[in-house]
Amino acid sequence: MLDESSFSVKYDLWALRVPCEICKTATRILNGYLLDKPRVKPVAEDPTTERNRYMILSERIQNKDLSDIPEQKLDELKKLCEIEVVPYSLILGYSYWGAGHIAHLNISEELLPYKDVIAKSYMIKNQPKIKTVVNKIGSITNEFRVPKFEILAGDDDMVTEVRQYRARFKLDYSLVYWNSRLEHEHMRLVSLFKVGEIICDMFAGIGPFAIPAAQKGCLIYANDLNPDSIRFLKINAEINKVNECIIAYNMDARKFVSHLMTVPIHEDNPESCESLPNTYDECVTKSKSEADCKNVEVGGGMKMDPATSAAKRLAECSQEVALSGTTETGISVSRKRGTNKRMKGFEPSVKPWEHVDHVIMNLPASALEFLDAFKGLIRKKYWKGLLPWIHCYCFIRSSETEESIISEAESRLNAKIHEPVFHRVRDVAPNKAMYCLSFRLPEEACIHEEAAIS
Ligand SMILES: C[S@@+](CC[C@H](N)C(=O)[O-])C[C@H]1O[C@@H](n2cnc3c(N)ncnc32)[C@H](O)[C@@H]1O
Repeated sequence: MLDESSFSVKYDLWALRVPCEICKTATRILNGYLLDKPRVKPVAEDPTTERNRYMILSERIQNKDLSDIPEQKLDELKKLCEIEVVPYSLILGYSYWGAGHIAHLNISEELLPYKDVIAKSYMIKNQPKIKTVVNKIGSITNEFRVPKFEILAGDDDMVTEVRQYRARFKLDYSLVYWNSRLEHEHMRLVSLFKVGEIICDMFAGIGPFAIPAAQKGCLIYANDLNPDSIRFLKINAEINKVNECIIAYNMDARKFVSHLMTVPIHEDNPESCESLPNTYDECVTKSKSEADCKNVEVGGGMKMDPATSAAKRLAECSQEVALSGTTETGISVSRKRGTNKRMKGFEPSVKPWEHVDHVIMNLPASALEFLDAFKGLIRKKYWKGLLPWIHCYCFIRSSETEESIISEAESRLNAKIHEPVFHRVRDVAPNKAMYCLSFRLPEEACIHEEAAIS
């Protein structure tokens, strides 16, 4: 018989006892310092009264005096109510430790001798839902950020489907990056985007930012180096019926922004348009009718944007529809939707070298190093409206500070960042947390020299 009680884990935590009505504001203030566990809410009932709630603090907050939380946050809280700190015990039992149809375990070294028993118990407990139980081996070292797994029980089938809010994602867990713990962050960032905005996702994976942003009515240029991620991104765009709003690329992120935001030579010199070659490694567009822009590499180093050439053809059989919006910067993005089924698609009326609203850089281990990719890309003569917001993910270790991260970002950009905003995403290790650093791209970091002089 399986001893289910041996799976129980008890956490001795601290919680703040606060009046119900300030919960929402307190959650915002304590962002990054509250309990962060999948499927466990950090706000709990107070068993003694309906008027209060417990705000459960992260395991990192070990002292009752709250000295692990910045003073400025505590001061903000004190303005709302008196702070009462109470002990809080959280027990996660046997039923908690299973998820989805693939159960992913990270078995610690001392439990490795029991890995088969543990895997079997998962299968028994969660049948027929769980079909595969895997254990992560070693740390992630490859550039696609995909862990290595050993199959402990069940089928050797790593293709699965997950849901995040309104979106469905199909993926092969052995081939692409996926982390269910980022669900809140995906939604937080997308909630900042407005209908009709243009988004450039440099490290898009299988689309957890791109798909909900497209569902919201944004236009997304999404890129990933991993061909399997792009394959699933396309599948997911189809499944969620947003393939008209996502243009996917499979190349290095640095090359991608350069392709996307550099003014094409034929725009600068329209007479040379017909003879220009297409140098995209791969441009994956919405329909097979555009497949001729894939994998074309003709010498000469000159560029023609396949989105533009495809759009030219699309324009011939399309009509303007209501899919449009006005962005924060006043730039209006309208799309032409095809009336002909085979040629269904859209033509963005604003090109990515004319305007982009947000750039997402979710590769926390090294995204900061890619910030120099914008150098000299933007031509004032063509650009419309404000420069884009950059949302650059990074890790901050206990030996680092927000200031040291900003200074690294500024040195990559070779420009000063004004009004940076840090958002703590989650703890990834006892001394390491994931953050999102957001700021408006400074002019000095991206304006083409010729334009800066004029
Ligand atoms: C941390 S994952 C983030 C994926 C997705 N944005 C998400 O939130 O799930 C980083 C992604 O960057 C991709 N990647 C790594 N190096 C890259 C590069 N040089 N250029 C473009 N993509 C890269 C990986 O394949 C991976 O899918």
